[in-house]
Amino acid sequence: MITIKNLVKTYGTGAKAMTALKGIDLEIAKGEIFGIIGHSGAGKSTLIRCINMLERPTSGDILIGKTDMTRLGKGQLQQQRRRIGMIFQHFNLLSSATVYENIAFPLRLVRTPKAEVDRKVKEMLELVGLTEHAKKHPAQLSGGQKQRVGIARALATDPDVLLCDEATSALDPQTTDSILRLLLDINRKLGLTIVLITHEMHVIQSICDKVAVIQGGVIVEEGPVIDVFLKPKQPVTRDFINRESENAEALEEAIRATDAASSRTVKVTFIGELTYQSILSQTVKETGVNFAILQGTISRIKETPYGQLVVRFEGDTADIRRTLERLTQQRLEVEELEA
Ligand SMILES: Nc1ncnc2c1ncn2[C@@H]1O[C@H](COP(=O)(O)OP(=O)(O)OP(=O)(O)O)[C@@H](O)[C@H]1O
Repeated sequence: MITIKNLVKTYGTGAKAMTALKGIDLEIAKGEIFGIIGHSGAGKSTLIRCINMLERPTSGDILIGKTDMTRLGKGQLQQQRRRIGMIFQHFNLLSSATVYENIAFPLRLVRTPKAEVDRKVKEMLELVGLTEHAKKHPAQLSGGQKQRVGIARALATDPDVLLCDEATSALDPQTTDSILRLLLDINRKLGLTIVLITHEMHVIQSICDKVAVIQGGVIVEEGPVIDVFLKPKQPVTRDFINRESENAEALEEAIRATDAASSRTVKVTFIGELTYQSILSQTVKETGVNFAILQGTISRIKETPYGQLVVRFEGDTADIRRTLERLTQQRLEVEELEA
């Protein structure tokens, strides 16, 4: 659906030149929710704005389907942009217009007949749950409702792709979750491809299928969220994940206190239906080792449940080895942690 090839973006020239994107390659499939995460200044906004040419790339290609956006003239570009909706952190609504008029705006721009505008706006109001609020102005709405207007406006022209530029960063956690649920719902109902940028791992974990981690204008890690989240390779990715789990320091201390002669500390990961099975207790019953749980999480990545326990096994060395082998045989992921 979207193919980004060797994308480079340099702002300014000469001594003031600043290269924000240093050769980005990405492949985003139709119907996928694709998240791009990075710290401030990593290049997220530049990247998402290059997808619809709000920012002109310095070099490289951006294909939406088979159309290379970088090679279009002004008229063609305007037409192609209708295939791409966008929502923003600060909503960017017209404050003097009603909710209805805000949603109608992109349709009026392309001279849609009045009856069709009315039909489409009502459909969009219903989709985002704002039918009752059609006559209000943005100032009379909560942040979450404003973003719903933003989503309705972005989808009014039936785009194939929705770009979300930090769409939940200005919202409280509860409202964030309701907007994320709405995006997921729309993705399913309409088969819409969604590309979002964020600095919050929670957003990625809740709704994305794939994630790319950007640092210094380079994609440093990429893949299905479940893989990247449970087995992060890069320090920056670990940093995003650990920030969500506040116990990282306490855990390090517990691992340091482990007596290496009679125990081993491992991270055990259960994915999918294994999460709710009693594999650990059955295994230690068979092998006769003791264990202490140093840290534990049971959560979901999109719809997939997972559990991650840091466990210290204590006992005879051979018995502990046997325990770890058995856990691996039962499809648990076992990673040894060292002090
Ligand atoms: N119009 C511009 N002119 C010059 N430099 C720019 C411009 N826009 C962005 N930059 C620089 O490009 C780099 C990437 O910025 P960008 O806004 O894409 O990062 P970001 O990851 O979205 O950060 P944030 O989360 O803070 O918005 C930064 O160093 C920034 O200062």
